[in-house]
Amino acid sequence: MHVPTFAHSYVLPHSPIEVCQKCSGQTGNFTVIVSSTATLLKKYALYDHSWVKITNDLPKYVPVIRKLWNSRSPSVTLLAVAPLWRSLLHRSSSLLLLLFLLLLAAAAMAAEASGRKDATITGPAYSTEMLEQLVTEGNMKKDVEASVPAAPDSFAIRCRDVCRSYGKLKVLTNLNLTVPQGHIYGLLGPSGCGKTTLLKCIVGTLKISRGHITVLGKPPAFPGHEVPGKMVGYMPQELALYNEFTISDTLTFFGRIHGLTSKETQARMNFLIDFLHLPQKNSLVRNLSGGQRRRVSLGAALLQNPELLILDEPTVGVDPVLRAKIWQHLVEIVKTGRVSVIITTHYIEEARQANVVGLMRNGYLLAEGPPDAVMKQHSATTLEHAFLQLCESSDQNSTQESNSESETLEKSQTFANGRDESQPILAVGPPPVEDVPKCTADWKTRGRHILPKGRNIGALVIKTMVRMKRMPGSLCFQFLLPVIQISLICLCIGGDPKGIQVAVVNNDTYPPSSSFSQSLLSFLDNSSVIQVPLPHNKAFEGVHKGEYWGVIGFGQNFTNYLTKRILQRQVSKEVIDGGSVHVWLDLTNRQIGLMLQKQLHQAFQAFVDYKMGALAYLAALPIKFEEPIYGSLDMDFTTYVTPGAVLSSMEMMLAHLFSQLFVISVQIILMLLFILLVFKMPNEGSLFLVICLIVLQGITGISFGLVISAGIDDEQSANQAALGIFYPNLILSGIIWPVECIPYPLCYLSLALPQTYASESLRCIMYRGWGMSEMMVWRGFAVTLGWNTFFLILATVILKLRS
Ligand SMILES: Nc1ncnc2c1ncn2[C@@H]1O[C@H](COP(=O)(O)OP(=O)(O)OP(=O)(O)O)[C@@H](O)[C@H]1O
Repeated sequence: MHVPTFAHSYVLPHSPIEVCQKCSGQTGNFTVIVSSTATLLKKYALYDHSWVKITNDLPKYVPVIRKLWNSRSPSVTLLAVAPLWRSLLHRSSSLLLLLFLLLLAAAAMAAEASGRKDATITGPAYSTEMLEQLVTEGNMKKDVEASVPAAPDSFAIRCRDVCRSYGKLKVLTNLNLTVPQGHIYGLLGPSGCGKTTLLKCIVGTLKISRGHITVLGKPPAFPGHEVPGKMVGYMPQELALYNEFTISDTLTFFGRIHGLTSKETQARMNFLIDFLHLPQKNSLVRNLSGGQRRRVSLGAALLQNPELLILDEPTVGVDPVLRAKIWQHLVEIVKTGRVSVIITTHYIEEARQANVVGLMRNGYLLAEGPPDAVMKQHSATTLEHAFLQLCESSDQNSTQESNSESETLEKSQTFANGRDESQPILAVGPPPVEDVPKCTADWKTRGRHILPKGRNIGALVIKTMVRMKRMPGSLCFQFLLPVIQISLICLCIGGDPKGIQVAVVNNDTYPPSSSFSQSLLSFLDNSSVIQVPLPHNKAFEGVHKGEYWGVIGFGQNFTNYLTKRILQRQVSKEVIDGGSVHVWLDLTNRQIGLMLQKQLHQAFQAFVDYKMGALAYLAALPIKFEEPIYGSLDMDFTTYVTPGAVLSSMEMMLAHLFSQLFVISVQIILMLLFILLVFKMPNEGSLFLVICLIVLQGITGISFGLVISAGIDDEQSANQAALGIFYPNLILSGIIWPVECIPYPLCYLSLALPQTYASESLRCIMYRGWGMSEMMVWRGFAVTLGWNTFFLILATVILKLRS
C-alpha cells in the first residue's frame, strides 16, 4: 500500500475530495498542513498562520479543508499530507525535551548530593523563630504598655514571677532572676529544667504566660527596643546555621541584619576567625565539625559587639584551651561595665568564673549569688558540690511536702523553713521592686516596629540568592518542576486512547469493494480503533471476556437499506433499522466509551461527505453544532485542564518559599514558554493578566506554606499535611473535572477553595480573551487576593499563639 510522503504531498488546487480519495484506505498518522491568512484560519478555528495538525483521522478535517477550498482564497496555498513519522517526530520531540529536563534536574541533584556526601544535616538555618524575630524586631510581642522596674540601668536582665508552660507542662514557675549590668551570669541546672526556655523568653522569641521580664531597660520585643536585635547577641543551643553558607557568608549575613558596614563586618570577622580558631573563612558550614559550627554560631553572637550576650551552652564540644579562652574573653568584655552575659553550661565548675550563678531546678531558681557565696553557704569546696546539696535539700523538702496531706499544691512548692522556692537562697543586685512604672511607645515607634525593615529584607534576599547559588541542583529542580508537571499533563492526560480493540460483525452481503459498511469502516481512525472482524457469537463472547471494548454490527442488507434511506423519501422502520450501524459498547471505562462514540460519529460524517459530496447535508443529523463561540470544536481535555494545572503546580511548588520571587519568575517564564510555544495552548487574552494571576496564585501557595510551617514544626508532618490538602484541593477545584459535576453540598466547598475561581478566570482570559471588566475574570483575582490575605493573617495568628 502506498503511504504518501512529504514529497508526494497534495498541493492545492487538488480538491479536498481528491486528496481524501487518494488517502482513503491508507493507514498511519498524517500531518495536515494548511497555510492561509490568519483571519481565515481563525474563522475555521485554526490558530496559527501556518497551521499544522497532526492527525490519524484525515477525513475529520475534510469539512475545514473544503471550506477553505470553497472560499477560493488565493491565500490558501498548501495542503499536504505527510506520513506517520512526521507526527511521531513532533510528539516525540516534546517527550525527548521532557526526558532531557528530567535528566538535567536529576543530574544536578545527584551532583549536589555527591558534593554533600560527607556533610551532616543541620537544622533549617538560623533559628527560624529567632530570625523572624530579628526581621520583624519582635513582632510577636506587641505589648505596647508593659511594666518595667523603676531603676532599669542597674541590671541587664530582671525576671519577676515568670511562668511559662508548653501546653499542660509547666516549665517555668514563678521564676525570679537578676543579671546585674556588666556581669557574667552563669545559669546552671540539670537537663530539662527550663534553661533554654528561660533564655528564649529573655531574648523575646517565646512569650511568657505570667510575670514580667526586663532586658536592657525594656521588655523584650518592645516596640523600638532592639531586643531581639542589635543590642543582643544570642547563641541558641540548637545550632541554626545555613549548611550552604561559608563562614564568611554567615558572618556577613548577620552583619547585614545588624546594620554593620562591610568594613566593620570584615574587621570583626578577621578577629573572630582568629579568636575562635575557626578554619578558612571560605569553608562551607556543612563541611565543619560540630565544635567548629558551635564556634561559628558563637562568632555570629559576638559579631556586633552587643550589650548583652545570651549564650546557650557555647562551650559544648570545645577543647579546654579554647574554652578557657572564651571565658577569658567574656571576663574581659564585661570589665568595661557596658556588656553583660548570661551563659548556660553543663560544666558547672567553669561557671566559677562568672560573677553570679543561678542554680535552676524544675523551672525555678534554687539559689542565686556569687559562686563563692553559694559554696560558702553550703560549706562546699566546689560549685558542683554546693549544687548537689541544694538539690538534695530541695528533694527532701518536696517529699515532706507531698507527705503532708493538709498542704495545698501551692504550699508544696515551698521549703520546710517556710521559704518560697521561687525566691533564691542568696540574692544579689537590687531588691525586688514592686512598683513598676508603665513603659510606653509612641505611634511612630510602633509603626516602625510593625513594618519590616528594608535592611533585613535585603539581607534575607541576598541570603536566599547565596543559598540558591550553592544549591544549583535543587534550584534547577525548582525551576523545572512546574514545567515537568505541565509537560506530563499535556502529554499524558486528555489524549484519545490508542489501540482500542473493537469486534466488527459485518454481515453485509454486498461485495466489500463497493459495500457501504466497508467504506464506512475505512473512515474509522485506525490508530485509535483496532477492528477485529468476527462472527456474532465470538464478538459478544470477546466483549464479555473483556477482550474487546465493543461490537460494531452491520446487517445483511446494510448497503441496500442505506442506499434506500438516502434515495427514497419515505422508508419503512425495517429499512431504517437495517441501514443503521448497531453498536454495543462496554462503558465501564467512560473515556474509552466516549472516544468510541466520537470516532463512530466522525467516521460516519466523513463517509457521508465522501459518498454524497455537496449533498452530504441531506444525511446530516438534525442537530448541528456550529462553530463554537469560544474555544474550538477540537478542544481537548488537556486544553481544559491546563489553566488549573498551571496554578496547582505553582501552588505545590512554592508552598514553603517565601522570599523566592526570583524562582517564581523563572518558573512562570518557563511554564508559559512551554504551554504557549511547545504545547501550543491558545491564549486569546492578555499575557499580562495571565502572569499576574499566576504570580498571585504563587503567593497563595507561599502564604499557605507559611500557615503549614507556622502550625507544624516537624518537616515530615508538614509535607504530609501539604500533600493531604493538595489532592482534595486538586479534585474539588474544578481543575481536573468541571465543578458543575460536583454534587451538593461539596460544590459549595469547591467554590470556596482558592483555585476554583482562579482557574475559571485563567480559562476566561486565555480561551475567551476576556479582560478585567468581566466578572468571571476579576472574581478570580479578588478571591485569590482574599485567600492571600487570609493565609498571611492566619500564619501570623498561629505564630503568635504558639510563641
Ligand atoms: N517546644 C516545646 N514543646 C513542648 N515542650 C518543650 C518544648 N521545648 C522544651 N520543652 C520541654 O520543656 C522542658 C524544658 O526544656 P528546656 O529546653 O528549656 O530545658 P534545658 O534546661 O535547656 O535542657 P538542656 O540543658 O538539656 O538543654 C523539657 O521538659 C522539655 O521537654
